[in-house]
Formats: sequence, structure tokens, C-alpha cells
Amino acid sequence: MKVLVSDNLGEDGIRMFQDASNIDVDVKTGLAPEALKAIIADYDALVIRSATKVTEELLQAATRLKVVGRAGIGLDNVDIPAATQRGVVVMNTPTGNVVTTAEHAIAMMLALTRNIPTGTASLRDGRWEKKKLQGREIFNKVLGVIGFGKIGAIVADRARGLKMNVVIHDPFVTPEQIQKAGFTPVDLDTLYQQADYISVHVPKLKNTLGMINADAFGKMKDGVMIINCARGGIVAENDLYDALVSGKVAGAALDVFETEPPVESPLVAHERVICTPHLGASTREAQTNVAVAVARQIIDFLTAGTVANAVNMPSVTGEALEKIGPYLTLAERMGCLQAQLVQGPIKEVVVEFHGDFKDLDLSPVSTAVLKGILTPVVKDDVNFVNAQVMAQQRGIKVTETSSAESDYYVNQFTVRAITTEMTSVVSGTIFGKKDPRIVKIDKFRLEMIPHGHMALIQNIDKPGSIGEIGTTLGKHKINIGRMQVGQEEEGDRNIIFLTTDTPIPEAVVDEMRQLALVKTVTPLEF
Ligand SMILES: NC(=O)C1=CN([C@@H]2O[C@H](COP(=O)(O)OP(=O)(O)OC[C@H]3O[C@@H](n4cnc5c(N)ncnc54)[C@H](O)[C@@H]3O)[C@@H](O)[C@H]2O)C=CC1
Ligand SMILES: O=C(O)CCC(=O)C(=O)O
Repeated sequence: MKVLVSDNLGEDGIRMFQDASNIDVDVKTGLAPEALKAIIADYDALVIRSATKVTEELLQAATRLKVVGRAGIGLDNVDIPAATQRGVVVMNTPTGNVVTTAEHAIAMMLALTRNIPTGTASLRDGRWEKKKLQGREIFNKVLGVIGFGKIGAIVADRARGLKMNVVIHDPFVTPEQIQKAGFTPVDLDTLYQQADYISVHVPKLKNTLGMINADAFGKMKDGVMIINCARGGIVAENDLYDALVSGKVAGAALDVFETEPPVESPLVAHERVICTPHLGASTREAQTNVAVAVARQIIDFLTAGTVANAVNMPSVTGEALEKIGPYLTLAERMGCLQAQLVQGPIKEVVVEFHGDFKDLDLSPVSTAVLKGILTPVVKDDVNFVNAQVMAQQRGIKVTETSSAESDYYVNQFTVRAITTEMTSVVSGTIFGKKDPRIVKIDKFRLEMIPHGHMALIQNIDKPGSIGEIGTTLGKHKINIGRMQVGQEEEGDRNIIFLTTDTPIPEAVVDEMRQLALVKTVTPLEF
């Protein structure tokens, strides 16, 4: 497995990749997009921070890529829908830098209100400007925090320690939760009316982009100070510049910019703006945290399939995976079997869980079924990340039901594949700890191991029928490895599952279809 680290990553993380067996790591930072595109096809994993742009174009070239790991939080530099479509897992490290970033916001607020960077620059220029650089106390002032997530909540907590009055706006957190944490929840207009300082901590989304704009500045107190350590563009830069010039905004502290580096932004030169080059997460501690976290996650993913902190598929821990793994294998094989049994395009899949699954988290099972159903159609392009999306794109509806009752086994699940022409029903269970078995196909009970080259034969249950099948295959030197027979409930037909050492050629399948007691022959591959 080959890992490419394309942005600066803490040494501890690099060492973890170097020490991992079966993993080769290359560190190539600062590559131009074209240079990165030229080499990306060699890699199974890509580790980034905020500089590398993982675009659809890059992903198209990344034919081997399985996972993108972001050492940090914000994923606005990754085209997540395109990654999902191509089956690439996107992971971040959501907690490693939150304290550091919150501390940066507090540091920026204090530096801004006490003119620390301006004082430093003025002294360096040989001036002694005490009067001009007089600041403001933050004690008893109102801090408006927009976004009460991981970082916003820490900022609010630290500001409380500085004896500020903190009001919070976050429409996705209940007022009760904000009050329970000891803060005052307010609507956005109230926050604008009350706050002496406003710090934004929301993700960059369609509806947060430009949310602090001219209209918002118009509702704020005169002399308000703005802190943005979240993402560039959440505070509209042109509108902020105008509000600084008009005096509405007394100062702004910016760590992030609409374009980074902000080469053409007049804000950087404005005397009441202080800024840092996206340093929010840049402490030794945070960089160690995120580097170690991303390395651990990627190594676990590449070597054990464990998914942690993925934004485009559910997380499955190694431990949970061990328990649920056999069910996922079974589910995938059942899906694959259904794809080969049905006639007509599948329009609905119903997954029914019966019996006691001992508190297993079965949520990835339907995805595994879909992966199995789609694999014969799209081959390597489908995986656990994109199976649901691909099914949706093909108009396949998926529903799940569960009941405590199971007729034959402690637990089993049934996959109903409904096409425009028929409904095919397959049930399966796990024998022992991890052996998948198909135990029912439509009305036929059996114990079939879904593996390898197989053929499903429906025949009349009469003496000689199995013999003629064996003779035909023998004549063509096709060895039968295993044979399982299932009987129709209340009927005169059998189904036979053959596992053969080699695939049965189409001509031989046709010959078998001509046999007197054979009704149908369906070759299957797992
Ligand atoms: N400057 C830097 O180096 C760093 C910046 N960040 C950025 O900080 C920001 C916050 O990160 P986290 O706290 O980890 O995110 P989070 O996801 O934990 O919290 C974001 C909060 O914003 C809220 N929110 C979403 N839309 C909103 C809206 N329209 N109005 C008000 N609240 C809204 C959400 O409900 C959530 O509670 C992100 O933009 C992230 O990219 C994160 C790490 C480092
Ligand atoms: O990696 C960095 O320095 C930036 C961190 C960041 O913005 C994030 O984690 O969202």
C-alpha cells in the first residue's frame, strides 16, 4: 500500500507510516495541481491538510485511491460528492486541533483589542505611540459566538473565564443545551445587537458563506470587533472592508481568507485588521494530535478496513467490524446472488432481519447488500462508500425491517429483490462464528456456501437427474468441488448448487439446459 503525504504533516505521523508494515510513504509537499495529478495514480491513500485541493479532476486520475485523510477538520478543500461517487473514503480528525484553534481565536481577540501586533510594528518602526494604541478591556463585554460546535463551545468557555458575557447563536443546537452549558442562546439579530465582539465558528457551507455581510454589519453595534478563525468567506471580505472604513467595525482579527494566501486583499494592509496565515491549528500539540490521528486512521483502514471519522460512510471500529464482518460478507454475497438470479432491473430491495443479533450494529448490512447487487454491474467501481449513492442513482429503493422472530435459525436475514418482472427472495445466516450460508432461495431450503464458481440448477426431483448433470460436466473435464441440494417446500422440484473448480463455459451451460430433467441452469460467480 502506498501513501502520499502532500501537505506538511507532523513528524510523529510520518514515522507511524514509516514503521507500519506493508505501507510505503512518500512525502511530497507543495506540488502544483498538475504535478500531483501526474503521480496520484500510484497511491492508495492521500494525506492532506488545507493546501492540497482534492478536486474531481484529481480524483479521476487517482485510479488506485481508496482514502483521503485530512489532518485537521475543515474539508472544504475536498470534493466530497466526487470522492463518494468514486468510492473514496474521506476522513478527518475532528478533535485534535479544537483546543488550539479556540485558543487562537481568544488570542486574536485579545491581540486585537489591545493592539498588540500594531504596537509591535510601530515599535519596530521606531515609534512610541501610547495614545494612538490605547485598547479596550474585554471584562464584562459581550462576546457573540456564532456556531456552538466543538471550537465555538471552547471559545465560549474560555471567554467565560475572562469574565465576558457570552451569547450564542446556533440554530442546530437546542437552547436548552446552550443554557445547560451556562450560556445565553439568542437569535442572530439579537447577537448582532448585543455583541461587542463577534467570533464565528461555523463550517463553510452554502448558507454560511457570506453570512456576515453588509446587511449583518448594519445590525451590529458601532465599534464591534470581528474575529474569524473558521473559514475565509464566512465574513464577506469586501463588506468587512467597507464596514472598517466607515468605522462601523472597530477592528477585525482574521486567520482565514477568501483566497489563501490573500495576496490581493486590502484587508491585510488595513491598520485595524490583524491577521495570521491560517495558523488556527498550528501548535506543536495540535499538529502532533492530528498527524498521529490521521496516520492511525489510515493505517487501520488500509490494513484492517477499519473506518473512523469518515464523512462519507458510517464509522465501523475494528472490534465492531470483527463482529459484524461475517454478516457483511454474507450480505454482500446475498446481494451478488440476487443480482445474478433476478430478471429485469431491480427497483426495490427489502432487507429483513429476523431473530436475535445480540445488539450488533447492523446499519452497514444494507450497504453491503447493495454493494453485492451492484458489483456484477459496475465491478470495481462500487464499494461501501458509494453503494448507497449508486443505488439511489439507479432508482433502487431500499427498506429495512426487523422482527424478533426467526423460523429456523437464531438469527437470519432475508433480502427481497423486487424487479419490474419478479420478486426474488434469499435468506442467509452465519454458521458458527463466521461461515456465511444461504439457507433459503424462494421456496427452497438449503445450506449453500456462496463462494467461487457455481451453478444453480433447477430440476425435477427424480432418480438419474443428478447423474446426468455430473456426466455432462465430467465429459467436459469440469470438476465438481461441492454439491448442495435444496428441496422445494411442498413441490416436486430440486435446486442444485454446484461449486466447480473452473467456470462452466456457456456452451456447456447450454448443453446442460437440454438435459431431460433439468429446468433451468444459472451460472453464478462470487
Ligand atoms: N483556523 C483553523 O486553523 C481552523 C479552522 N477550523 C474551522 O472552524 C470551524 C468550526 O469547526 P468545529 O467547531 O470543529 O465545527 P463543528 O462542526 O463542531 O461546529 C460547527 C457548528 O456550527 C453550527 N452551524 C452550522 N451552520 C450554522 C449557522 N448557519 N449559524 C450558526 N451556527 C451554525 C453547527 O450547528 C455546529 O454546532 C470550521 O469552519 C472549521 O473548518 C477548524 C480547525 C482549525
Ligand atoms: O491544517 C491546518 O493548518 C489548518 C487546520 C484547519 O483549518 C482545519 O483543521 O480545519
